[in-house]
Amino acid sequence: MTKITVLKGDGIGPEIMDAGLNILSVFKEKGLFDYEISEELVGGAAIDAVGKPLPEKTVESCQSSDAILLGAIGGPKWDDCKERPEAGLLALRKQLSLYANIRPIQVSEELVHLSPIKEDRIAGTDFVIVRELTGGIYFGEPRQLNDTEALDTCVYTKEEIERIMRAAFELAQTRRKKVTSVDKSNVLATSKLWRKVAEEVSQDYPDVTLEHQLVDSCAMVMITKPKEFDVIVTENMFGDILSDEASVLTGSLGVLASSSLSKTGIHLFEPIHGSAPDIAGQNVANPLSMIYSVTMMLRDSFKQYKLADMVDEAVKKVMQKGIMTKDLGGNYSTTDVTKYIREELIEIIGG
Ligand SMILES: NC(=O)C1=CN([C@@H]2O[C@H](COP(=O)(O)OP(=O)(O)OC[C@H]3O[C@@H](n4cnc5c(N)ncnc54)[C@H](O)[C@@H]3O)[C@@H](O)[C@H]2O)C=CC1
Ligand SMILES: CC(C)CC(=O)C(=O)O
Ligand SMILES: [Mg+2]
Repeated sequence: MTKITVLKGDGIGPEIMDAGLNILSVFKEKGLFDYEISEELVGGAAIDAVGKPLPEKTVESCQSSDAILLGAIGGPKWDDCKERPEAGLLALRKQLSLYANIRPIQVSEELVHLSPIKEDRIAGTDFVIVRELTGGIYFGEPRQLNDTEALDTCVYTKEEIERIMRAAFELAQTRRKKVTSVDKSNVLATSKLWRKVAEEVSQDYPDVTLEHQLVDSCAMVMITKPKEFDVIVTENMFGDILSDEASVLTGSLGVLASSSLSKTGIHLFEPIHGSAPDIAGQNVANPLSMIYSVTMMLRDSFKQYKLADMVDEAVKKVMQKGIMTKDLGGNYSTTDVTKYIREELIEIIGG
């Protein structure tokens, strides 16, 4: 039986996870896709229950799963903990070797008018950020902090860069065959190596065009000419920052999902946003980021392309009717939007 480990996490994590599972359960009810769920703790919820953000039991469940769904972690309640919720998520990514974080950015017809950026600039935008997820400054050692001085270290090996480059080039081969490698090679040693390895790897993909862009100007082009991009490949922190920026194009951070891929074949799927403590517990969070995370799981882990397409179609129909959460200018609740998507999905399956 297919096993999915579910990590709801903190803040809006449980609310949007319930939405994602609600939609997935339609396929089980209709006999189209069977699975069992193992729910485990991560982040602040795990700190509260067992005193640490990544219990061994959670890791064991993930390691014996076919896929993992994660809501979000973190929140002000745990800001002063010795080991914060974020440390649990980083450790999970490292322990499961989830090295390639795939963040698709598409501006859909239904939402194009909701972006603060002019429509003619962003209509038709369709690119993917391939973010390296298990290296760089978020994992750097040594790391030190005292009252007068702080130190973070950024390390990248050739192997790590080559691995993420290959993921980006292979993805580009299935798309418009262009890779934009983003770095800060005018300043950073890690970026100089990044650019050199990108050039080397590109030799194995002659059908794909490689261009390089410095991260600061990339941030600007992403807003002014986002249609220029096909696949962006970048290191951990740059990818983290650029993808939140890219969410502005789509109308809301609440519509973006991601896959974190591992060579082990056990992949993790999660929204790109955090636990949104400012709206947690109010039933107003946009469930689309989690519902799209479920569709990414259906495609990347289970090759259930038709089922994923059906969910996309159901979401599209609901958006076309203007049934949206507050972040997109609507006044529907998380549970209402989910209910309408569920109803559309049942109709699509039936028809
Ligand atoms: N993968 C994860 O679990 C991540 C966790 N975090 C953690 O989340 C906590 C909060 O961080 P923030 O900087 O506030 O970032 P955030 O991404 O949680 O929220 C930023 C803004 O976007 C809004 N937002 C996010 N998701 C939304 C949704 N689905 N629907 C509607 N609005 C949404 C929030 O209300 C907030 O105004 C921190 O503890 C942070 O470390 C941050 C990023 C990723
Ligand atoms: C919470 C952090 C560890 C990471 C983050 O912001 C992200 O993965 O988007
Ligand atoms: Mg982030």
